[in-house]
Amino acid sequence: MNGDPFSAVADKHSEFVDLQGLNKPQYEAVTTTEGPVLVIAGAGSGKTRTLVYRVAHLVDKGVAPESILLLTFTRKASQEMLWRAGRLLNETCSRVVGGTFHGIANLLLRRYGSHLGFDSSFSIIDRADAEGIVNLLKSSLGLGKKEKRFPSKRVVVNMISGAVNKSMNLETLVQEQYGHLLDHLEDIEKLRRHYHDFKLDHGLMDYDDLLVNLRRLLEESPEVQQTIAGRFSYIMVDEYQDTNLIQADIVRLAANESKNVMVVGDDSQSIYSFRGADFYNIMRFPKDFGDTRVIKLEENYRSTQPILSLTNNIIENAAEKYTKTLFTSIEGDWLPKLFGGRDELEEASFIVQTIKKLIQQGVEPANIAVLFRSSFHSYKLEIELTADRIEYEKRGGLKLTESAHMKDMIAFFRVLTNPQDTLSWNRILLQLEKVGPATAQKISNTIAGADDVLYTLQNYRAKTTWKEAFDRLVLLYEKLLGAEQKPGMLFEIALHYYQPIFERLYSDDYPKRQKDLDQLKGIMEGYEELQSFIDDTALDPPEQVNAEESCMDRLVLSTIHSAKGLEFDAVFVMGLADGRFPHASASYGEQWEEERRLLYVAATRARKYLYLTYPRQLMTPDRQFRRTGMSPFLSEMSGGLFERINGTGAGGYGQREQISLEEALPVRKKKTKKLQMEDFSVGCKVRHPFFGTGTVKKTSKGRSLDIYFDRHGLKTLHLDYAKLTIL
Ligand SMILES: Nc1ncnc2c1ncn2[C@@H]1O[C@H](COP(=O)(O)OP(=O)(O)OP(=O)(O)O)[C@@H](O)[C@H]1O
Repeated sequence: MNGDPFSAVADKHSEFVDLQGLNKPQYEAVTTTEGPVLVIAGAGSGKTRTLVYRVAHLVDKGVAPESILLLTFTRKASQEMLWRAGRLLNETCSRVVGGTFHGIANLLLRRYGSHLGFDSSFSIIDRADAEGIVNLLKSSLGLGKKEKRFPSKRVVVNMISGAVNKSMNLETLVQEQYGHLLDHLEDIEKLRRHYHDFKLDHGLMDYDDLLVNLRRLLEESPEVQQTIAGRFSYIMVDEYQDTNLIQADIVRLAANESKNVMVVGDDSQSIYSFRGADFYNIMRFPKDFGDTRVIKLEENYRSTQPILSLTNNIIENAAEKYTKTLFTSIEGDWLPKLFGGRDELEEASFIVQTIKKLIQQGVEPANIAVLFRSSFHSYKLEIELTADRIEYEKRGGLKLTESAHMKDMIAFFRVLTNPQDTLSWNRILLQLEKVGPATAQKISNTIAGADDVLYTLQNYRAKTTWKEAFDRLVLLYEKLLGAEQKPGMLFEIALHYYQPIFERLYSDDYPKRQKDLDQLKGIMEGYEELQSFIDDTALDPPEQVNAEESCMDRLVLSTIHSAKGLEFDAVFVMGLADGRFPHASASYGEQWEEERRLLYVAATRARKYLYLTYPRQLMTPDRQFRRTGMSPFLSEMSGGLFERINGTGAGGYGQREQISLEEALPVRKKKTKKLQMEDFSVGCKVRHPFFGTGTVKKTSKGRSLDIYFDRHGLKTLHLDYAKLTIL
C-alpha cells in the first residue's frame, strides 16, 4: 500500500460489498462514514450509485439498518436505492429508514407530535384541499366580495406557502412578489390566521405544516430531539440542492448528536426554488457543520463527450455555481442536433419521424424520451404520435388523486382515520341529493364538536327530503367502522355505496373515470394498513396512468421536473423557443437562472443522442401566430457543439425533407476508407454535415473542391477538413 486512500479498495474495507466498482472520489464518499460530508456531484457522476453503496457499506460494517436514515426527493427513489443496496449486500438493507422529508416528518409527528399538543390521528391535506379551505374562509369572512381584484384562492395559498417555504414574513413576500396586491395585505394576513386555526381545530396538516412542526418538535422538545438524533446515527440526504431552509434546519437538528451526515447535491440541477428550495443550502453546509469533508464527483458516466461538452457549455453561463468540471471517457462523434421547425406542427413531425428511425435502428422505445417545460407543450406531439400509432407513456401530468371522483372515494377512508376531518365530511355530504352547501356545512360543524361522530350522525335530525340518502350514508359509515378490514376490503364496501352516486354525479363521462377507481382498488389492495395508504396518497400521489396500458416498453413523454434523476439513450428537449423557455414571465436574475438549470437537467438525461428543438412560430393565447426565435440559452451556446437542421418551412416535417432527417440520425459506424481527390468528379453528389447535400462543380490540383449546396450556395472546401460523404 502506498498511503493513497484509494488503494485501500484492495483491502476490502467491506466484508461482502465489493467496492471495486467505484471511482476514487465515489469510494471516498462511501467510506468516509464518520463526520459531515458534502458531496458535490455533477450530472451523471454516480450520486445514486454512491448512496446505494454507502448504505450497503454501512450495514456491512455492522451499523444497525434501523439507525440509518436516507432522505430522498421521492419515495420511489429511496425504495429503489434500498432495493439496490439489498442486491449488493442482503435484504437487511430494506430495514433502513428511507423516504422523503415529508414522509419522515409524518411518521415522527404521529409518534411524537403529542409533545406539541397534536393528536396522532391528524389528516394531511393536499394543495386542492388547502385552496378549498381558503375559499370557504374567504367567503365566510366576507373577503373580496365587492373587490374584484382580491387574489384568488390559488394565489392566497401560494403566498401563505411561499412565506413558509422561503422563511420570509408574509408582508415582505407580498411586497417583493405581489406588489400589486399590497392593498389587500391586511385581509390576506387575516385569512392566513383563520386558515391556521381551521387546520388546528380540525386536526389537519398541510405539507408545509409537516416540515414546520417537525422542526418545532426538534427545537422545542429537547427530549424528542435527543431521541431522534440518538436513533439515527447515520443520515444521508439526496438532492440537497432542492431542500429549503426548514429542511436544512431539520438535518442540522437531527444530526447534531453523531454529526455523521452526508448530503449529496448538484447546485447546477437546482430546479425547485419556485417552491422555496434554496440552493445556497449546499454552500452553507460546511458552515453549519464544522470540519466538513467536501468531495466532488466530476466523472460523468452517462453521456458521450459531444453531449457533455454541450451541457457543460449551457451551465458555464450560469451566474453562480460551485466550480466543477465534468469529464467523460465515453467517446462518440455524433454531435447533438438543433432543429428549428416552422411551427409546432413541424417541430412535432420532426420528432416523430426521428423517433421512428431511431426505433428502426434498434433503440428501444423506452430508451427514448421527449422532455418539455410544461405538460401542455406536448399537445401537438401527442396528436402526431397517435396518428402514427406510436405508443407513449406521459409523466408529470395530473396526479391520480387530484380528480374529483377520486377525492370523493378517498374522503370515505379519510373520515375513518380522522373522524374530525370535516373537509372530507363536507365532500361526502355534498354527494347526497337535496343536500346543499349550507346543510353540508351545518352537519360538518356538528361533527366537528362531537365526541362520538357515529352517534352524532345516527341521531342527527335529517329533513325528509334527504333522510333516506342520509341514512344510507350513516349505515355505510357504521359498516366501515365495524369492518376492521384491510384497505382492499374497505374499498369494496365503499364502492358498493358510491357506485350509483358516482354514475349520477358524472353521468357524462363516468365510464372513462371508472378505470381510475379500478386503479385505486389495485393500489389499496397493496396496503396492509389504512393510515399508510392515506398518508402515501396525500404525500406522494401516484400518477394517472391507465393500468392495463402501462407497460415498460413505451416511448416516454415527460415534464423535465418529472425526468429528474433518469437517463435515456435518446433525448429530445422540445419547445426551446424564446418566450417559452425561459418562460416569458421569468425575470432576469434568479428565475432566469433556474430556467437555465432546468434546460441543463433536461439535456444531461441523454446518453447517446440529444435533440434540441423549437418552433419558429407560436400560437398566442388569443389564437394569433407570433414569430419567435430560439431560446436565448441556445443562441448563447458556442458554435461547433451542435449541428443545425432546418425545417422545410412548409409544415409537416418528414414527408418533404428526407435528407435533413437522415442527417439527424445516428449514422451506423461503418469502416470507411479515407476519401481521396480521385473519388470526386464534377457532378458527383456529396453530403456535408452542416451544409447538407451538394454537387461538385470543380476539383483542383490541391485538395480543395468547389461544391454547390442546395441551401447554402457555392462553397470551396478542403477535403481533409470538410467531412464529406459521397452519396
Ligand atoms: N464508477 C462507475 N463506473 C461505471 N459506471 C458508473 C459509475 N458510477 C456511475 N456509473 C453509471 O453512470 C450513470 C449515472 O449514474 P447515476 O444515475 O448514479 O448518476 P447521478 O449522479 O445520480 O445523475 P443525475 O444527477 O444526473 O441524475 C449510471 O448509469 C451509473 O450506473
